[in-house]
Amino acid sequence: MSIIDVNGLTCDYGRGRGVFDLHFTVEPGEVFGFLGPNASGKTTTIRHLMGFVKPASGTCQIEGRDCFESAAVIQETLGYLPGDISLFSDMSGKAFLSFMAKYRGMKTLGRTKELIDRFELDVRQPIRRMSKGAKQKLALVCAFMHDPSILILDEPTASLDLLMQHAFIDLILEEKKKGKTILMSSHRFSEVEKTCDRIGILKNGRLETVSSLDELRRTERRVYIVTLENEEAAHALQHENISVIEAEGRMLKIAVYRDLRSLLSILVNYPVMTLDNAGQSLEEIFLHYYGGEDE
Ligand SMILES: Nc1ncnc2c1ncn2[C@@H]1O[C@H](COP(=O)(O)OP(=O)(O)OP(=O)(O)O)[C@@H](O)[C@H]1O
Repeated sequence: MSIIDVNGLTCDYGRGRGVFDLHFTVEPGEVFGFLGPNASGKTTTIRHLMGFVKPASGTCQIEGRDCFESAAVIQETLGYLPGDISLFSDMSGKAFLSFMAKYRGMKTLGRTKELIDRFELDVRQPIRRMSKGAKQKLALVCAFMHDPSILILDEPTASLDLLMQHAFIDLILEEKKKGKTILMSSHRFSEVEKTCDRIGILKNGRLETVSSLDELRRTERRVYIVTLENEEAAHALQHENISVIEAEGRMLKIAVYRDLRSLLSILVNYPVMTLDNAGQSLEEIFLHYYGGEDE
């Protein structure tokens, strides 16, 4: 049985905003990255998984339980990091974590202390005086302190500096080794690349793709760099039926879908000096799905 099962989830806020007919699962022990540009529906999906909102249609289940109907039971054990961290501002970090430990019936605070040290968090300050980064660290400690087997993290590193982003990646890799199931939304490609087994890419409330990183890297779209003998030829080539990503002087960067033959049949008519496979970083592949470049 999948740990998280989203089946046809729809939440229509009007004017194309919301999420529409989402289908995906997260399997036991999997780290699933949920990616998408601003306003693509990541938080909306996560809020449904947390049972804060009833789906307009479709269902969300965690461990076979309906997320809305069984929200209280699910939230008891889950580790959750909200995107908008509004914590009890008059409490100190320490008082807040003690309150959460008590609420969760935790017997020991060893792991909480270890997380505080790991993220170099000063828990003596009142939350209202904490920097954005410190608040995010506090929320992270809170999400992981009870050693939950399932974690849902909404932009967990949005306010962390580089050093702490690395500390977070290390933590996720350790948790993964322990068999935890994690869904996290993120904007950071490098973080996703280092931690996630599969990713779902959202755009305008719709899932563009759900793939493993290997599948994404083997994407059917390849990028080639063509260098021509002169600028006139490069200019003329741009007007052919090809997908030009970038043009500079005698050089064109061209995206090819599936089959190179159609490009080659055009290139034979041009004074081509070199043809190189440009390779693609994961970031470029994501940007393609996000709808930039050649779309
Ligand atoms: N309660 C609401 N009422 C109306 N519209 C909403 C509501 N919540 C979210 N939206 C809209 O739905 C869309 C998706 O928002 P959501 O917060 O899920 O995106 P996101 O991918 O998490 O974005 P970001 O990366 O900016 O946090 C946005 O256009 C947002 O304005």
